[in-house]
Amino acid sequence: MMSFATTGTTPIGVAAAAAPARRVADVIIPLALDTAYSYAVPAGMELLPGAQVRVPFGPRREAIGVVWGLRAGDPGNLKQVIEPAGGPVFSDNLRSFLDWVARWTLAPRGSVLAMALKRPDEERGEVIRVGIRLAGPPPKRMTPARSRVIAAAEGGLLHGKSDLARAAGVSAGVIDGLVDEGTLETCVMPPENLFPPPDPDHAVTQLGPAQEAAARNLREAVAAHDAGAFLLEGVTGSGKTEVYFEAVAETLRAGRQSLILVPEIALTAQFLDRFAQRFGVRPAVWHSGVTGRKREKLYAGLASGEVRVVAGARSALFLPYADLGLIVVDEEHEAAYKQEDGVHYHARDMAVVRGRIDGCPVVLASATPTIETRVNAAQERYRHLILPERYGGRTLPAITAVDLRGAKAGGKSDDKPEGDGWISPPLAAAIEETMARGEQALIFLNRRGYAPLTLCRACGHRYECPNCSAWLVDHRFRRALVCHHCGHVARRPSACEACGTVDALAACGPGVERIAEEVATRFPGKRAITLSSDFPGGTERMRRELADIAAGKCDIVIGTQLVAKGHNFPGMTLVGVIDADIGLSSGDPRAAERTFQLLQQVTGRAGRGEKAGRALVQTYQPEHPVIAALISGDAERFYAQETENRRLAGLPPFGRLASLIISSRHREQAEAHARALARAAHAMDLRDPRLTLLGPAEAPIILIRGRYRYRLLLKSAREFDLQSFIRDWLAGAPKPRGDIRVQVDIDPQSFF
Ligand SMILES: Nc1ncnc2c1ncn2[C@@H]1O[C@H](COP(=O)(O)OP(=O)(O)OP(=O)(O)O)[C@@H](O)[C@H]1O
Ligand SMILES: [Zn+2]
Repeated sequence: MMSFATTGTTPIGVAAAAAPARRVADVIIPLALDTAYSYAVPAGMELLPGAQVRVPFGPRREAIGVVWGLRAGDPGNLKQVIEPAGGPVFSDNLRSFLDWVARWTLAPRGSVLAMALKRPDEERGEVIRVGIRLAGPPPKRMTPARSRVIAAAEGGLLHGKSDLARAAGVSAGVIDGLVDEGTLETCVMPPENLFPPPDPDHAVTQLGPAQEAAARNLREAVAAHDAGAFLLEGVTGSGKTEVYFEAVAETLRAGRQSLILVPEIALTAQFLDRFAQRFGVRPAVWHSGVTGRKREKLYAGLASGEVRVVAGARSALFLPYADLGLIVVDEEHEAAYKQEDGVHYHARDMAVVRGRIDGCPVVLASATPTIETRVNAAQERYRHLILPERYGGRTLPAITAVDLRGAKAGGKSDDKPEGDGWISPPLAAAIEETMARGEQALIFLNRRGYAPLTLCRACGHRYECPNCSAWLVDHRFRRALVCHHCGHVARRPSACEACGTVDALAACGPGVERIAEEVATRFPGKRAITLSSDFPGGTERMRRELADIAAGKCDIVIGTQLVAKGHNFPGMTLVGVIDADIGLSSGDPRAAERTFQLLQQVTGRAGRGEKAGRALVQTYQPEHPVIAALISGDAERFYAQETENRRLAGLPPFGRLASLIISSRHREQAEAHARALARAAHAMDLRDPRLTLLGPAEAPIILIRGRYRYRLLLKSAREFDLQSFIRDWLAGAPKPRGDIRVQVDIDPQSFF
């Protein structure tokens, strides 16, 4: 349609003062469109490249877009920009970055822009915050709840109403009652200071020698505006956080902004508190749930430079920073960094790109880096900083395998769990010992719900999701059978839906809820917490429970993978893994690596405090390279072998992958379109030896949410320009019709 420049465009009206300047704005609209649309800029309208503008769009519609470029030119009969639309200006850097992401992911630029352009809700005016304070004598009728509120309100300070209710563990109604009685009174609170500045010298940590060496490298890179990437690798508990905090401190001293990406921002209260201990205040927090006024204030604070540090989920990469000086990607191996809907991007890789564009260092921190990142470090594309030991001379947990095979299969039969339990005798004994010492144990099983399969003992019927090719998972706490792919919920029936037999349904296999049941009967009187993302109470409840665990308020924790994510539980000395083999046999090329990372992380929760820890890993495959590496502690050998396998197979990072998922409500249509695409590709230069097309094949889970799915996989040499090939291919291939969707995923991380 037109050409445009993304960087270095200048407001042309400034120089051309003599003749009335005729300017054209090329505007991107945050819809699934790649093109920039041209509009005439009315004489006298002040406009900068990157400004948000209201423009006419389509018949009788208006849209808000971003000026991608401004140029002198004949507006001809172009429609005019209606007005500037306020909000942050998208800097040259941010626009370049969005262009880069669009080119890389093959997503339309408008879709990428939509991730960055979230308009604050159209509400105006300052919200008045109501505060509560003690004002009068105690109420005539005292209840435990009331006395908790009064105790929490003591000291004459002003409290937010909901904060006070939470602190006292009561409902807002209890507070209202006390206001009615005159014990408490309401008053208007001053506006909240949302972004107090972190102080780099608030509580400086004395680093150990290895930490200090790593921190020095990072400080220097920050000071030099060095746009390189670092892999900060150190075993669990080695103190990586303290090291990159020093880089944050240096960035603060330089007056620039820092972004810390974390995989699960909703659960990182502990992280935020640690930040506050070091810097005096918590950082600004970003995730998609930050909406309305908070979002508006954050945007404004970022643009003005007032917000100095953001801790956020992957989408924080797209915020309008004024002067980004550092990006940290904590737990860089986490799968949560890959967005798997809409624009398919990997936040870790895009962070490295953003660092290059903004001229700032990018720190990738992990105890279990991905093979991609390790190879980048080995080939010196990234600098490698290593913390070889746990901080303060603490030791890594001793890990042993519990062989679940019977004696006949070469195992020791007495290690098998008894009856219909899942906790083996050695693990049960270890839990007893841990309890006897007053320490904490974690029992890990990476499976939500009570049982992954429900079948009828009378007729063999298995309960399947009506919308997906997947079994329904028994969730006893919710009294329901649930599909983990689409969320379909069915009541747990008493009679089989196929043969009608009553009370013949059997739960097969364990989930965390079932382990929780077993723990309750085996270890009565012990305080147990089960952590699972699907429990009622949501993140609020999980946050509270994670804090309780860290404070030692429970004996046994039963949890899914979310307990493995970077938590620091000082009293935990035992980790038991119920089924270490889950995930090993999936068809995913990263199955072994991922399982190793997860097990290394979860066992790494043991022994982080004063006392040494240990881990017991239940498995049917004690000789599997993943389990063997875990037990021997020889991660290097495992990584070397796994890296070599990837190299031989031409898999990432030695080769490149892209997948296309073709889906439709009609199976034949999805399949036919996938075949048509494959034919179109074969008609191109598939003779190029550097490129292979696999498929079409039915996806391993062929039906999800009522859509049938077929897959094509492109595999190429590393230097091959896959994106250009796909762009040309799809441009020349038949267009999807009807409800057919084609989703391109560059460097796919999931293969189901
Ligand atoms: N220099 C230091 N001085 C005092 N305490 C420290 C220091 N470095 C680390 N620690 C403490 O050691 C523990 C582990 O540190 P940290 O959580 O930073 O490790 P990590 O490498 O990020 O671990 P993981 O990868 O398992 O999340 C924490 O309790 C931390 O406060
Ligand atoms: Zn389903």
